[in-house]
Amino acid sequence: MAEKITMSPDGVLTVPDEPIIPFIEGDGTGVDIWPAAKLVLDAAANKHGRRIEWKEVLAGEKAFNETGNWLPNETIEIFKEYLIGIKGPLTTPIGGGFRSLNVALRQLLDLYVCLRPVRWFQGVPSPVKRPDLVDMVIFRENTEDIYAGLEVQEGTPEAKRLIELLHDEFGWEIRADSGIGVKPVSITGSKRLIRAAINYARERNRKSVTLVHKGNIQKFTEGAFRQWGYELVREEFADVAVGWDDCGGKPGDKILVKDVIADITLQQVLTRPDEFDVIATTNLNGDYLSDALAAQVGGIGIAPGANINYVTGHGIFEATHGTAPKYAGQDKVNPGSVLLSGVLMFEHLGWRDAADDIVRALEATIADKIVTYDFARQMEGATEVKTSEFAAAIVDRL
Ligand SMILES: NC(=O)C1=CN([C@@H]2O[C@H](COP(=O)(O)OP(=O)(O)OC[C@H]3O[C@@H](n4cnc5c(N)ncnc54)[C@H](OP(=O)(O)O)[C@@H]3O)[C@@H](O)[C@H]2O)C=CC1
Ligand SMILES: O=C(O)CCC(=O)C(=O)O
Ligand SMILES: [Mg+2]
Repeated sequence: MAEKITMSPDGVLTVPDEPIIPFIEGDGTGVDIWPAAKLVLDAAANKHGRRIEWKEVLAGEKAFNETGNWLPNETIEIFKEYLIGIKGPLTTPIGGGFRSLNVALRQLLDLYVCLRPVRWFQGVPSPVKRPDLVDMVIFRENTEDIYAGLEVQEGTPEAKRLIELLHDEFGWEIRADSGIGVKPVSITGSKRLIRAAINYARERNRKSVTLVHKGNIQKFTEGAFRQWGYELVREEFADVAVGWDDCGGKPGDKILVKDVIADITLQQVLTRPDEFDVIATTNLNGDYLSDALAAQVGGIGIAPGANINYVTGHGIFEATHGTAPKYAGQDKVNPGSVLLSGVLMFEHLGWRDAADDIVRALEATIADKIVTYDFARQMEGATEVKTSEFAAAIVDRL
């Protein structure tokens, strides 16, 4: 009988062989990639004597059409109750309209880590010479920074009041025709994110954690993130990790915690990828970095992710990419990102066997040059298949 995943008081997930897992299908290409990913996830779970009872929850256009609400309370309550879920992408309007539902889910469940591993899978086409050197894991702060949604629109009474207040109280000169956004970065938010990154590095024998920030310009937000990171190493991880300045870049057998400014990071991840391992960064930097890095290992069609709160045990797994609306309903795009997000979820649940099987079957499919359009356009002699056919080919190779 299907049961809930629970967490014990000492923070360990208890995962039944037949867990109930809520999912959001997603807008746009969600209708294509979710069923394809589900086919493979079910087949891999079944192979190892397990069965997932999927529980659909609504968000986005489907929720609005059925309930008049873009993100029904019931969806949040179900994610809270069942701990672990997975979702397809959700549309966010640009420049106005409702705020991001993706960000709202992260904030409402306090999913403070956005975990995005970036590695190359054998055979995947890449624009760089040595994609095999790319093996990075991004820990992106997921609840604050400019994603907190603290903005006032140009020309509104609120903007006028804020500009006057900042002038009168702080002496700040801001043009009268400005919109204003606030960027909060806290000790709490930064340290819990960096703590999770160092713990991850420790558990998986990773060599370094790089703090990526724009601290030369934004001193008390990005610069403080860097400073709090080094403080945390001294306060909590002195036995296993050491900051660059405290060891002159020679960490011995400890994890090296170092930092790089965000703009040059975007060059160095391309020119010397082997110097980057685990990366801990603020929200906006992490958003940019994850799409840029995905390009090195085959593109956004194969870029998985997870939003996790390691304290409460809540996690929602999701692709790095968005709804790709121009391809919606065409059975065309790569289901790899949401599928590999499912693989991350299996690993998180302790289902390593099923996770490894999917990765092997995915690599075997790509080795046979059976791929979706995004890989086919970069490969010689490939057979381009539909989303659903790609998933079926993976299942055949499980
Ligand atoms: N977590 C979430 O739910 C996210 C939601 N969004 C939202 O998605 C919407 C669209 O955003 P947009 O900026 O266009 O970014 P998208 O990631 O949706 O699409 C950009 C491009 O990426 C490629 N791509 C995306 N998905 C796939 C896939 N599965 N397989 C292969 N290639 C893929 C396509 O490239 P090509 O044209 O080269 O074929 C596509 O045109 C926005 O509303 C945005 O806010 C964005 C990011 C995350
Ligand atoms: O919420 C959105 O629409 C975009 C979010 C995004 O790009 C991301 O989290 O990577
Ligand atoms: Mg993004």
